[in-house]
Amino acid sequence: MTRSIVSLQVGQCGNQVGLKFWEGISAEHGIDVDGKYIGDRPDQELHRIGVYYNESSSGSYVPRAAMLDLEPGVLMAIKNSKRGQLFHPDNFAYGQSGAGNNWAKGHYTEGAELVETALDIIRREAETCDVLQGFQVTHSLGGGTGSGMGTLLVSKIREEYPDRMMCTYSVLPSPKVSDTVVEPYNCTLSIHQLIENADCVFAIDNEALYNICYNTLKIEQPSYDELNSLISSVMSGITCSLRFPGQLNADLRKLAVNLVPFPRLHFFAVGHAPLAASNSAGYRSLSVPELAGQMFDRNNMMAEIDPREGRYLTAAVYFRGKVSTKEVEDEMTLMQTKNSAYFVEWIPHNIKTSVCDIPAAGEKISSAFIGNTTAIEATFKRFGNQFRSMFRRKAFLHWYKSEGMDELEFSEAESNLADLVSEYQQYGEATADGVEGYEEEGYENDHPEDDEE
Ligand SMILES: Nc1nc2c(ncn2[C@@H]2O[C@H](COP(=O)(O)OP(=O)(O)OP(=O)(O)O)[C@@H](O)[C@H]2O)c(=O)[nH]1
Ligand SMILES: [Mg+2]
Repeated sequence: MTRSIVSLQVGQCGNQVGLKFWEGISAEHGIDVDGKYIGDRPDQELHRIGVYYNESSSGSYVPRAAMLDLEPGVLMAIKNSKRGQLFHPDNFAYGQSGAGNNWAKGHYTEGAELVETALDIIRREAETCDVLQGFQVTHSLGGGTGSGMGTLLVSKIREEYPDRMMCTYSVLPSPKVSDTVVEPYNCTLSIHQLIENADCVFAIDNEALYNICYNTLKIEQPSYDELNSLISSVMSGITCSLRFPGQLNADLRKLAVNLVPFPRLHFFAVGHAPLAASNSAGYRSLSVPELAGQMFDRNNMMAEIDPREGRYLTAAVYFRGKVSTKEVEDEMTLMQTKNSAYFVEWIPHNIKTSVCDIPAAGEKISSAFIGNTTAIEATFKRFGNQFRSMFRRKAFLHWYKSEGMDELEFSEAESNLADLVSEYQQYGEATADGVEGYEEEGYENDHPEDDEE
């Protein structure tokens, strides 16, 4: 029985990233540009193909994806691309005018008009699943559509499928990549929604992607295509245990259960090793310790944070290719022992490791990383500060008010984000003895020595 995922891509970034994701995983599953299977290891490649694809009556594999935008441009480009035939033509839905970088248009006006059409596509896809495990969304948080309408969809889906998992790949804005002034507003309003309505948010920061391209890959002026190749490689790595036979984190719920110790703290930093520019990977061979070292290096993370400024609550690592499970486990134990100061000691065994034999395209061995680190608060602080400096003067607010938004929602978003920052800080500083400022309700004291203070 396949537990399937319905995928949604919303707005320009969401659709461009989504397309790269489908390119990447189609290559790994032996699916060609028209959806035909051309692989040579069906036992591996097709065994769990139903997680992400529907099989059509003609035997081709169709991504279980909804392509949504408030303007036609990017969706037309996908339809006219060489993969245009891969996607179901009925699963494209678009408006005409765009949300013009205005979250309120995406969430309350233009987006609300398209949302029923979008939900119809999603329901239709959900109904074809034997068992639906959940949803994945790709979108940016800086624009109007992916952020505003994307989070509207997330909340509508939560209402309709309250017991299914909701994971988002959310691209955070950076002035190095885009110069839209209202991005801190859109981003903060979105995070406010994602705190409440998502189970797992993979926070992918354009600032970090830009720095990886510039510093590590030596790309002077990174294009979206190059940034998106990085995202696609990490998405492949993270989802490989959902898509191929294996054991650990084999569905979204297990992934969330292992990674999320507190319901609001579900924003993850992700990384991939080795890093490679698009199409230039070639076949390299690295060792497990090299990959592990790279993966935990701050310069490899797709979040602009220094993990040493916080602590890992939990982490998951995925190795791919011909590696020995024993070597991987030993390496991770060593890594955790050496860096024990950066892992909270009150969650024992907080790194989950998994190995998938099927290598990533273009790599003999590779690895992907998900970290639930309290250091992510730096990212939220960055947006909080940018938000505050404009909101204090009520700059640009009229654009949102003219779509019917109330200032109160801005204040609520601001304080929800500030609360999130302080929760991360508190857990980052918490010791096994107790959490500063937290009541330990219902705590069964089976460690009498903890009681001494
Ligand atoms: N990594 C990455 N970032 C992107 C891409 N396209 C846009 N962005 C970023 O996304 C933000 C803008 O959001 P878009 O996705 O273009 O906006 P949208 O969702 O289409 O919404 P509107 O166009 O405002 O209606 C900015 O921060 C951009 O830097 C992309 O393909 N890759
Ligand atoms: Mg757009």
